[in-house]
Amino acid sequence: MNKIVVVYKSKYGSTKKYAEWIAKELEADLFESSEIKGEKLSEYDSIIFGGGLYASGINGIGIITKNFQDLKSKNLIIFTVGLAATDDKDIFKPIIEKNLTEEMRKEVKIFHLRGGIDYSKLNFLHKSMMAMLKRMVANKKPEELSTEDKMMLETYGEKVDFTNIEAIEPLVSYVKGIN
Ligand SMILES: Cc1cc2nc3c(=O)[nH]c(=O)nc-3n(C[C@H](O)[C@H](O)[C@H](O)COP(=O)(O)O)c2cc1C
Repeated sequence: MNKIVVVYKSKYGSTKKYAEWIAKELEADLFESSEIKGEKLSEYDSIIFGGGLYASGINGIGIITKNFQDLKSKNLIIFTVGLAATDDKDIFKPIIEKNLTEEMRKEVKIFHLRGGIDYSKLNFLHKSMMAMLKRMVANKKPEELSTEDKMMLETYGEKVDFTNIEAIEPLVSYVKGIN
């Protein structure tokens, strides 16, 4: 039987929640990224990695990029979890280019899931980053605001949660289809 593993890195819990839902649905092993070494990943046929988006970076993606040469013959699936709406695929093009090499982009299947934010729980660094981002966005002309900018302004200082178990379906179907 094919072996599937879900590895995740989550700061405030959204990615963890998705990783748990996905692992349960696929009867896969589940690890927080610090609990598993790159070499151990080679024991699996399908490797699913999930990381939250922070200033367009995929949190924890290093475990895949560093071990990519040993893992590229596997089924590699990455899911990102961010605040941005996932229906606008253009938002994710620069994120993919920033986080994955050209070779990786060819080998990896990517999904985007929507997380949430609770400003009262953010650490000092993240609170400062969001305050800085808000100041930058607030200085833009209304017609220059992107969907992401508007989203950030609307939710600034609030608690929002877009996590939704139904959103895992495309990823789960894809993995079931290849296993
Ligand atoms: C400092 C900071 C930067 C963020 N940058 C982005 C971003 O670039 N794109 C995005 O869609 N969401 C962004 N977010 C929202 C997070 O991706 C979102 O809160 C996600 O649910 C985090 O997942 P986690 O709690 O599992 O780490 C950011 C949040 C913080 C606090």
